[in-house]
Amino acid sequence: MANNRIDLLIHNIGTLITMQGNRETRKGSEMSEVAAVRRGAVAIRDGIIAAAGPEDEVLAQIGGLPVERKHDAEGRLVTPGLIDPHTHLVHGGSREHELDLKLKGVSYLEILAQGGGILSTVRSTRQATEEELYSKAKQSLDTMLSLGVTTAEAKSGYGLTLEDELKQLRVARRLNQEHPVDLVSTFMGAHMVPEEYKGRSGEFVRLVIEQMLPEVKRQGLAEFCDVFCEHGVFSVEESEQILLAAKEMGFGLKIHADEIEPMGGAQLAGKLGCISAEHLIAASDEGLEAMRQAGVVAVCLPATSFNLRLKQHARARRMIEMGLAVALSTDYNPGSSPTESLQLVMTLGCLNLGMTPEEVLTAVTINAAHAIGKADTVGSLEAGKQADLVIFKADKLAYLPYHFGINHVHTVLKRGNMVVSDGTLIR
Ligand SMILES: N=CN[C@@H](CCC(=O)O)C(=O)O
Ligand SMILES: [Zn+2]
Repeated sequence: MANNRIDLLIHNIGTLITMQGNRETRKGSEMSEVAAVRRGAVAIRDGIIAAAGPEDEVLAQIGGLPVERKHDAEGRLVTPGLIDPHTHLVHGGSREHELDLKLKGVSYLEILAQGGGILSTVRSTRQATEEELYSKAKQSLDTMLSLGVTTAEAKSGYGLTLEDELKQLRVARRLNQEHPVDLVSTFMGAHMVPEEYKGRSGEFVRLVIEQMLPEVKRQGLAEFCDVFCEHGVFSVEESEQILLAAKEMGFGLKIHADEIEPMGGAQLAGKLGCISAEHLIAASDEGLEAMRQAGVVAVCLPATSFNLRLKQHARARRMIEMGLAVALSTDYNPGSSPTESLQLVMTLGCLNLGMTPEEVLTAVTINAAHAIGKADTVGSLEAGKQADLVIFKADKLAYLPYHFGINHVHTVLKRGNMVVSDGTLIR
């Protein structure tokens, strides 16, 4: 070891899941390889992992270096910090009034066509001040952190004017600076055609391409661009136009694809080389094959299909059999998925998508990190990466998805700092 001390040694870990190994996305059967060790330890210096693995090996690696602080994990389960790669974190208002409509059988797209759904959140977001958006999103981010999430993606897309989109993105930037959770920003001006452009989607697409994308780029407010490619929202052609323009400006690409109707969004993701495609509930085998060939991460959102009461769920088993890399996410938003709980998503990944606990953990750690372009710094516990980890009140991985609807988190470390202790956020 080159440096002369260890700041923190987490020892007496019952099961340590490191996700060490493959530096690429975990595809197909590799999703079961989680690199679990019994009686592990993690040594941390300057917020970075110095060593992680079996306790005796870690102690041998750190040799006689002075250890400033030790933390006894008391035999608990430790995993990399969870990563939520798809959220609509910053928004105004809530939509509990839609529950009644939903119970009466009105579908998500029908509510949207009637001017509700996303459009109702657009109205609330436009009305909200930046400060109001900040404090609401901060509360959600606190909830995510207390549930074990240490990195998340956050999309705009409820402003739909240049100023309101910038307002959402500025809130995400400020949260990234001030909150322990790292945020990766995505511009999603093409989330919906706003009411004032009804029937003039071509003009709105031009506004997104000619004014919004360049300004977001100029201000450095987002790394990725996303489009909602769906019946009654943006067509495959419009989505391609927007994403191609974004690619030319240097944005990474994401797409909400084949969520409800099989539109060919997955094929488009493959064709354009998107970093990820999201939802995919109705994606065809051809679409999935195009994604596989282009190395697009499939981000499945089982809380959304659950909450929309869909009969169909994303075909994660098929994706894994085909050799795709699958990630899981909350899709946290006020309409289709009003939950911050990635732990609930892990349960739904098992029960509704048929994934194993190992596949599910891969999907919310290393593959989720790849889906947002951050796998070089987070997503696994290995020397050189950020010391982001969760100590769970459990001793086996399967216990997390099995005992559902509660928070299993005991302790969270972010860049080596304890940010949740005994289940409580440290302020
Ligand atoms: N499907 C499009 N966008 C979000 C839902 C947004 C909303 O309903 O407010 C999603 O990913 O599910
Ligand atoms: Zn979404």
